[in-house]
Amino acid sequence: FAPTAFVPSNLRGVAPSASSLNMALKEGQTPIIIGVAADSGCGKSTFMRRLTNIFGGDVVGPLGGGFDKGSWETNTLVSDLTTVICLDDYHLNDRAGRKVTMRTALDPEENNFDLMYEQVKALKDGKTVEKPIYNHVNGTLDTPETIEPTPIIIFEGLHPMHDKRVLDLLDFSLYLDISDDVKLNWKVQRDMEERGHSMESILASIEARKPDFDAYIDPQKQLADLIIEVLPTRLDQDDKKTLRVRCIQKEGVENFDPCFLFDEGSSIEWTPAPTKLSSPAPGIKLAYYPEEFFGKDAQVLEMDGNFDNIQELVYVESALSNTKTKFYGEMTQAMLALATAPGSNNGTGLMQTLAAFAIRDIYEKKTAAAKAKAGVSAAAA
Ligand SMILES: Nc1ncnc2c1ncn2[C@@H]1O[C@H](COP(=O)(O)OP(=O)(O)OP(=O)(O)O)[C@@H](O)[C@H]1O
Ligand SMILES: O=C(CO)[C@H](O)[C@H](O)COP(=O)(O)O
Repeated sequence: FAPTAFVPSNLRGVAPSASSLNMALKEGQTPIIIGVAADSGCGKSTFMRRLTNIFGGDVVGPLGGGFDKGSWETNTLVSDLTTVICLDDYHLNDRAGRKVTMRTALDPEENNFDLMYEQVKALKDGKTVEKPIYNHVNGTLDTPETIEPTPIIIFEGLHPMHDKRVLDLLDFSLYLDISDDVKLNWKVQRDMEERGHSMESILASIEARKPDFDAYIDPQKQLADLIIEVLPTRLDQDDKKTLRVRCIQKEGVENFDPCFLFDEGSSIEWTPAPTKLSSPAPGIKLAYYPEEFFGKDAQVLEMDGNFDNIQELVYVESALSNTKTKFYGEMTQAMLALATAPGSNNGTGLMQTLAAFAIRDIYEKKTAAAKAKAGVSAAAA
């Protein structure tokens, strides 16, 4: 092993072109369905940007800036290959209705799981659906929009794994597990600094949601195939900003081989050479180890700390295996492509990028298997 800190020339390329990825849904092709669960403000939209960036293709929508749900037209993002559907669209009542029921949107009673199941199933069967829209600007349920299936459909939101019928339709599931302290920091940054909310109102909103979050959202992490856990650093206990990020990868998941550092099955702690991966105080450390996660075997890849220069990540990339990249440097290139997105200098961006490559790999494996099956049937006919 001889890690290098140079940036290969192929790093200056762009994300795979649409045509290299087998674009539109072909006759008889089954879309793959991905579930991404997390509380509000936990980085789902940022993750979706990393994911759609890796899949490439032309983004057809959001039909009005739906990434941060600041749009009243749609919460749905569409590219040639992917559709990202926000599960808030399946809220049963509008905001005024929830004032009457006195339930939060996190309560399953406030979500229409029958319709969610029906529509996930229809899309998986290659059918078009008329999906409701929850308008976050006005708090109303707006006129439904037509969603046509694309090869990859991502359901992101509060409850993609809550209903067993929906869970069973997912080809892969992820949970973004943001610890309370970090969640508060992110909320303050967005809602106080960017949206002008007061600290009191942010704390009150977190407190009000907490019982339902604990009861209905958090338990989904036990079911997820991949969990990205974001915690405060362990490198300096007084540092409240630096993050430790653990990517918990379940074993035995169909079409998914966990990414590992240096040597599969080992337990490793690695402090990269500062000359090859420079970092601000309190430094940077990686780790890889097995873990039992809610009774299931998992492999954990961890990064604690920030790095100064995304290009130097190629040094880390050379130490990783099973990244599902197509060429050396592709992971670093994907990070560079979204250099200004939150988490681009730490493990949140890195683990989200690795998760996106894993999803691309699952999609390609499923597509290849379906093609092979169709070929066999055609030959037998
Ligand atoms: N990796 C990160 N590092 C630092 N801050 C982050 C990170 N990811 C997200 N944030 C912060 O959290 C805020 C919410 O992120 P994002 O909009 O991606 O979350 P979300 O889950 O889609 O939220 P919502 O469901 O409320 O729309 C961002 O504005 C940003 O300030
Ligand atoms: O947890 C949430 C998911 O994003 C929102 O709070 C929920 O969708 C209700 O939205 P709003 O507060 O805009 O009425």
